[in-house]
Amino acid sequence: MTQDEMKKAAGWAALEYVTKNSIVGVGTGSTVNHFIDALATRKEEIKGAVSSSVASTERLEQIGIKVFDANDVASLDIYVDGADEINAQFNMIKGGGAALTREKIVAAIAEKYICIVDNTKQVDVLGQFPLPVEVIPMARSFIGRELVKLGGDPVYREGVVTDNGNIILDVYNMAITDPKAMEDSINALPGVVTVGLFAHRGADVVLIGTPEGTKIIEK
Ligand SMILES: O=C(CO)[C@H](O)[C@H](O)COP(=O)(O)O
Repeated sequence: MTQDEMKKAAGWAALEYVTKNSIVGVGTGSTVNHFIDALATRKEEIKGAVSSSVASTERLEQIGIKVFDANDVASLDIYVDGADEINAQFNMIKGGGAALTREKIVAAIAEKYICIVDNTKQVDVLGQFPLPVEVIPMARSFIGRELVKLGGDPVYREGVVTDNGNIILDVYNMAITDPKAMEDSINALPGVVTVGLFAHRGADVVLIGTPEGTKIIEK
């Protein structure tokens, strides 16, 4: 089974959590794109979606699913999104697709985060994948110096401007043994918009595409 086939299996398995007449929180990335394809088969039953990126909004609208502004909803039953890494405590690294800020907002609105991943995303310790940090452009050098003090090697993500007009620093060589503490440390830096550590708001259910089929793990 290829990695994309495992992503597809996880994405389609998430349909189980979609309820009638609901507004569904939708993340960003290639695994989520499979979920959006699956959601298309249920579009008459749901009210619509709240999206975490321009890319996902365009994809949802292309298949005829109404996209609501996050300000139009007080809560969401579920938020379905992928991850770049996820540990046994359901803490995640996200932001590989540069959508971490809006993803964190929509995840915060939702009751339940349904994480859809292939089995290559499971790790014991977060940090093999470079940690994305969304930064106000004027703070790029200052934040870079501060991230070095925290033990990382920050690299500017060339040519990328987020949906919010900011830049991304990817922090290499971090072994994040205390994700909540690291999330707090980086969040506290003036100029950081969002750090791609989802520890305070981790996943609630993980659907893992594997060669043997889709594994479901609930908190
Ligand atoms: O956080 C994200 C985007 O900002 C994505 O959910 C994450 O990068 C996983 O993407 P993919 O499903 O393509 O592997």
